[in-house]
Amino acid sequence: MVLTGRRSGAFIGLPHFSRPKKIEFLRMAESGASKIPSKLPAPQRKGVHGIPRLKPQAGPISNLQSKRVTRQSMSAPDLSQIGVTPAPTQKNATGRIVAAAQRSVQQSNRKRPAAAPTSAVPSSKKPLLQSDLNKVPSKPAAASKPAAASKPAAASKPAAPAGKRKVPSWDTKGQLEIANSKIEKLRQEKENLEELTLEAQVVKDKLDALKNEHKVVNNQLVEVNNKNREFEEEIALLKNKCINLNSEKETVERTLQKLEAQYTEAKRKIELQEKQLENSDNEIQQFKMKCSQFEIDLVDEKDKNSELTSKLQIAEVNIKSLMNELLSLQEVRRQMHNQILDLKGNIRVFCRVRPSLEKEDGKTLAEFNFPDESTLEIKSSQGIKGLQSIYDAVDDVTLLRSFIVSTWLSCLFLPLLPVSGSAKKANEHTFVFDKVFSPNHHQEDVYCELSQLVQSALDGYNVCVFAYGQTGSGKTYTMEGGDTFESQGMIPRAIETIFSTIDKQKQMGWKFTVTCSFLEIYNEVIRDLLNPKSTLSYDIKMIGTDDVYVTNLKVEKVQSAEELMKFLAKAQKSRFVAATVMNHESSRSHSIAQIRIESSHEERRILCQGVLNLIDLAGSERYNSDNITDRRKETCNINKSLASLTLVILSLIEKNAHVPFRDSKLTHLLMPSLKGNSKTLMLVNIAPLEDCFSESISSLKFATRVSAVQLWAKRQIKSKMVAGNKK
Ligand SMILES: Nc1ncnc2c1ncn2[C@@H]1O[C@H](COP(=O)(O)OP(=O)(O)OP(=O)(O)O)[C@@H](O)[C@H]1O
Repeated sequence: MVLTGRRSGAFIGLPHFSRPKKIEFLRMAESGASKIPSKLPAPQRKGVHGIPRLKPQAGPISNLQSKRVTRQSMSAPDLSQIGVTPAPTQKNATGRIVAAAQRSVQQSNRKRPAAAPTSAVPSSKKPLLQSDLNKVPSKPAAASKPAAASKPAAASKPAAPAGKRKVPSWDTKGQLEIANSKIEKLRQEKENLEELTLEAQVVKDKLDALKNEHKVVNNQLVEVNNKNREFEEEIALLKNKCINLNSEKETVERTLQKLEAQYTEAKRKIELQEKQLENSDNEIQQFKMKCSQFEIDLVDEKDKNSELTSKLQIAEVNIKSLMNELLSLQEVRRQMHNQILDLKGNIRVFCRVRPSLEKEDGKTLAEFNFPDESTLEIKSSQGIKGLQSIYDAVDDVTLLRSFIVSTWLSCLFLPLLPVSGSAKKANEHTFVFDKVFSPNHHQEDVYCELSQLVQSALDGYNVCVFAYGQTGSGKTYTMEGGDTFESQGMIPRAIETIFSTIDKQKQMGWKFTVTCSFLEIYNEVIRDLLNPKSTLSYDIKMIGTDDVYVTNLKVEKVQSAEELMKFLAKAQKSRFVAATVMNHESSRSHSIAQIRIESSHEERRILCQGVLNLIDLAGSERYNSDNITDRRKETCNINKSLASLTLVILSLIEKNAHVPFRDSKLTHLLMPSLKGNSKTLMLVNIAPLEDCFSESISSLKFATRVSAVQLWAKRQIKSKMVAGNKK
């Protein structure tokens, strides 16, 4: 086969043949690659915009110069005529020719795979590289070789290169042929040049297009790079987010676990509460049933209530009238109580024999008998010694008493003065009093009798309770008592009675004001026991003709028993004590606790004022020349004031015109409580010792004298009443 086509298909890889040659060429291509000239162009791949992409490797397709095939030289109808179907994407003739050529080459390659190994990759899917563009040669040197190679095939024809054959000058025909062939050659070269120019133009255009495309692609690449960077940043962000989300996820999972635990716990609680609710529901049901029952009952109760209200109103009216009646009755009771006390006597005498003490174990005791609650029998085995025996020997005691009282001897001997008595023998005596308490009697027993006088004080009377007796006979114990409830004395018990009675009477409209003061008279000097360190002077002053007060004395207003007890405790601590033969803690003064009670009833227009004097007298002590000077003076003063008290009482009993109240501080201070409608209780205390026998007899005889007169008066009234009743 001789390729003599005028134009080479360097660009598309097909030589420019005449029609029969083309057909022949294609048949050859179909029949086998071996028959195709080795410099045939490899199938072209399509590039951007239908521009065939040049393969990077050198091959026939890149040999533009050597191929004489142009795009215009082989049209689509030509290809169809030779059985080549143009590629559907080829829009112009060149494209179609290229596609046909590609297909034919591909077919041949399939038969010879080694011939074009790169053609298997579809050109359209391969990216266009800059290197491809660079490798587009305008006229590669290798491309000229196939053209040269085709020449030998043509050399078999007579048109061999003229330069190599020498034509004689005479051979005009030969020279003409040479000239013609040269002309032909020149013409062909000219054509080739023109074609190459055109192709160069086309290539240039395409290069421009490719450059543009390259720019676009570059831009796209930049964009892609930018996007890539963005994507990378985004990926980094997303990775961070992912890490955060993971930690969040872990946190959420932990929270979830906690919540699940809480949920389980809550569920358990809910179940429990549901059970409780169920129980509550049952209870509510029961409660509702009860409520409905209650409602029914309530209606009944309302009816009853209205009935009761009307009854209550009637009762209130009745209570009011009863209250008035009660108050009237109280008034009657008050009068009757005091009448009874009057009948018993305004001056009453109690006698109390104390028990022997542990410290007195082994000492001889006098003999005591208590035939009834008013009688005391006392007997001494040794008899009475000294003065007492003289008194007992003298029949006219009154004469002796008058003599002693009128002289200074009274301060020494008056307490020992016998006034009366039923002395059978010198060592055996019987005494009768309002009440006699044996050593077996308790504080409560004594107070039971005394409490009537406390009631009198609350009713508005002046009351005096004296504890009288020899030192160590039990006066302070009787009045103040011990620390236990059972051993509480008359003063604390009286305080309790006063305030409990006040509380009851307040409910009936009574109002009370209670004040207290505590003082002692020592050696005829007054001391304020609520202000013991005071250096103020305390004098007794008269209020009108009946009442007295002590200057500078502290008078405390009290609201309760507790408050008053505190003042009492303070006063007890402040008392002057000293050791005596009989009592190592002997009270050497007269102590007076004064409680004033003011009561008023507005409705009934009543105002009362009562005074309760609770007096613990200093112990009488026999004058003894062995006494030291201070104690001698003390004893003398005690005995003198006791003698004054005796005289006052005797004067009151005998209703003398003059009562010597002012002879001592004690009688002066007690004046309002000793005269008038006042009530006095003398509590004579006796020590049980044989050694005290003489002192005991002396105290008992004094008390008997007071009691005897009063008893007589009481009897008189009693008998009058009986006589009146008989009438
Ligand atoms: N009834 C009694 N029961 C038990 N002990 C008593 C009783 N009476 C008195 N005592 C005790 O006897 C002792 C002397 O009593 P207390 O101090 O009361 O005598 P007093 O008469 O007040 O003496 P003074 O006049 O010297 O002060 C005290 O230890 C007291 O506790």
